[in-house]
Amino acid sequence: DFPPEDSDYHNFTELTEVVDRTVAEHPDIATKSVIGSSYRGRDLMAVRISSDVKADEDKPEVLFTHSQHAREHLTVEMAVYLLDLFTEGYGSDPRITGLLDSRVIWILPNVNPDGSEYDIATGSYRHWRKNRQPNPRTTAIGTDMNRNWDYNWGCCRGSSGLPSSIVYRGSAPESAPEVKAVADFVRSRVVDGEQRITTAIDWHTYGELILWPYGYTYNEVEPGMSRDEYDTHAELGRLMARTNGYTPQQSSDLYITDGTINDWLWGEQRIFNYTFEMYPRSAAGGGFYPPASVIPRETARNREAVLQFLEYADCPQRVIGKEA
Ligand SMILES: NS(=O)(=O)N[C@@H](CCC(=O)O)C(=O)O
Ligand SMILES: [Zn+2]
Repeated sequence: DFPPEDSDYHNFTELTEVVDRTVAEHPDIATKSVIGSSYRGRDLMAVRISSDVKADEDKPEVLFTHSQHAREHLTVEMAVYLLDLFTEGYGSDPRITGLLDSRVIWILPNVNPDGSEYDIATGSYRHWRKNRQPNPRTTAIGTDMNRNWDYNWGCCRGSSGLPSSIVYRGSAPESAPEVKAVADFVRSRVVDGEQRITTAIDWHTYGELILWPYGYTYNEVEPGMSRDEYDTHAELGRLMARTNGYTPQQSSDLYITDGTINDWLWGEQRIFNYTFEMYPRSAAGGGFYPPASVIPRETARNREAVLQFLEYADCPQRVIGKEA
């Protein structure tokens, strides 16, 4: 479990309890499904929040994924914050009510539960990043989920082929069961040939950044990314950054990555999407393990960015004055 001074962080059992309680208390707008299992058999949960809890009307859908990287525990607290924001806001906050009436929100609060639990299993942090899937012919454990997505996988020296590396891309795209389960879930949202999910945020720590694709290249315009599509990503990223003080930039401005969720969500699924690197800005702020005392401030810090993001979900290009 977390060290005593960090007990406000949710371990996987506590997260599951929060999800189950939230859904039980708001059956009119929230449902939970299990979209797969981690390597060691933990549930990969998806919470659907919308006012049309029964029907499956053709509304824009927004995806939030959390905790691809095990040690980035503040991202699970961000999921807990969003669950509360939306369920408590419906019916009391007109802005949130309007969003839940016109959109579907999916929150996947922990897509790497084995890694998260391994990181805290001894009561002191292990700085673990990957999943806990063994690799053949070596004792080195784990795949970096955020290098295992099936778009330009391993293309560009943005990952490693060495199982011992913390950026090990896996043996093949989607070789990580957790990545395959989430990718299958996203593909399942293609209804009558149309991907219902229009926008997504993948939550990470740290660095206080808002990142958009592509990560595999320094180029802005590439096959599959037109000038308008790039400008839409950049302008919406800058808009959100003005609300939370994060630094907006293309993923590759940080460093070249390949096989990331960002590149796959856009390159394969045409979903406008971002990586949010949360607090702190630097190691001095606590690195991957900021004190639990920052949780309320650093989750609420993203409230306005998330609400504006949801407001553009029906037509992200509106942010550059264009229709789709
Ligand atoms: N959260 S993190 O691992 O420090 N940074 C992310 C950045 C993701 C990206 O550049 O798309 C990563 O390297 O996967
Ligand atoms: Zn990360």
